[in-house]
Amino acid sequence: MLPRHSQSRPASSFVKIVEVGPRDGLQNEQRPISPAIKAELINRLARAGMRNIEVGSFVSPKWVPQMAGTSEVLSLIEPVANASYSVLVPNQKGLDDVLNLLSRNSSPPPITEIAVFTSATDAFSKANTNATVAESLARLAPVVRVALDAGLRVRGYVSVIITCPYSGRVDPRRVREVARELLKMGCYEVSLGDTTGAGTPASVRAVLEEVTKDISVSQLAGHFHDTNGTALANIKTALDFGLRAFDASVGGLGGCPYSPGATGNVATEDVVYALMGEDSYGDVGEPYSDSPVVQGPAWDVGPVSLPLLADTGSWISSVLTRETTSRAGKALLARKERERRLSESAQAKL
Ligand SMILES: CC(C)(COP(=O)([O-])OP(=O)([O-])OC[C@H]1O[C@@H](n2cnc3c(N)ncnc32)[C@H](O)[C@@H]1OP(=O)([O-])[O-])[C@@H](O)C(=O)NCCC(=O)NCCSC(=O)C[C@@](C)(O)CC(=O)[O-]
Repeated sequence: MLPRHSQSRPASSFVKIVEVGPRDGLQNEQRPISPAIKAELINRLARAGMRNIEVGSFVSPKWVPQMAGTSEVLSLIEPVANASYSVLVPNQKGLDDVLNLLSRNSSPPPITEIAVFTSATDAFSKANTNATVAESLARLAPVVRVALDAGLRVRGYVSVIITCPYSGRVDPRRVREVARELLKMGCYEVSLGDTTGAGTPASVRAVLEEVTKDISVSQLAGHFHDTNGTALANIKTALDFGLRAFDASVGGLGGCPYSPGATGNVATEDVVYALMGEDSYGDVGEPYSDSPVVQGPAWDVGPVSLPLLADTGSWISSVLTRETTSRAGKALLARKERERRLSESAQAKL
């Protein structure tokens, strides 16, 4: 059955969601997580319909020990058609490791894209990569060139677009300058990272007003951590601005090791629900008849199944011995449980 609003959607309503849970979501976990669990997470996300997944990083294991087994994770991925799998790379060594794996004759990993990252402040850049912003840009330029020559797509990140945990409030002009440098190098898109999750609709609007002075919204993505519960409001602000790409992390996993106190990314399930409403429930029950929902046309987020995503968020959270922080995930699982009980009691009455 077609989702209720699919026929009335304008063609421009597609919103790309980049699932960053396996990388951004897990990199800060203190206990080692096995490559098999990480690969299982990635495979479940792909089966749930996520078509852009950042699966790990080739960074120094001394800096981020949790990402050390990424090459083994890659060997366990069961690639899904039309899915793009990417990895984070900080320098030439990281790219060389990726290219070595890709040049293998037997079963090269399904990587089609890398992501490079820098920051809007020197203080954060030094803490995260042992280099100032200028040094990191100089380091990344040849990396991007070699990756593009090898046929990989390259995405860029600018961290701390609102507030830096080390140097405070960030000047939006700096965000624009750094994003422009990444695009000049050849990144097809720059993801603007509210690393600390300090952003509000007003501060996000201020950054976007500045950044879009000379960068097209089609080259920008939003990456909002949900530390203060404002991530969805920030996504709405960015959507109104014309951005159509957002990063999210299943179950709301994550946090950056160099942004103390910041919580995970906005939960993927919450973004899917916010963009699609009850259309995203699929076969999990009919809309509540006592609350007629008046909806405008939903956004198109691709072939995503919210029920499968919610199961995935709940599964990985239980592996990490915690609860999912996704509100939509919890609500949907509660709804499923209610449907199950109703059907059991209906069966019992027969
Ligand atoms: C950039 C470096 C490497 C500089 O770190 P460094 O210590 O200056 O590097 P180095 O070149 O001096 O090398 C030191 C050691 O690391 C090794 N090394 C060097 N490079 C690699 C590599 N690629 N892979 C594996 N090993 C590597 C290298 O071989 C050497 O090993 P040793 O000789 O001592 O045994 C380091 O600072 C680093 O890896 N930083 C990454 C930190 C990180 O991953 N942070 C989290 C991701 S960013 C983020 O989460 C924000 C984002 C993207 O989500 C958006 C947002 O929310 O804002």
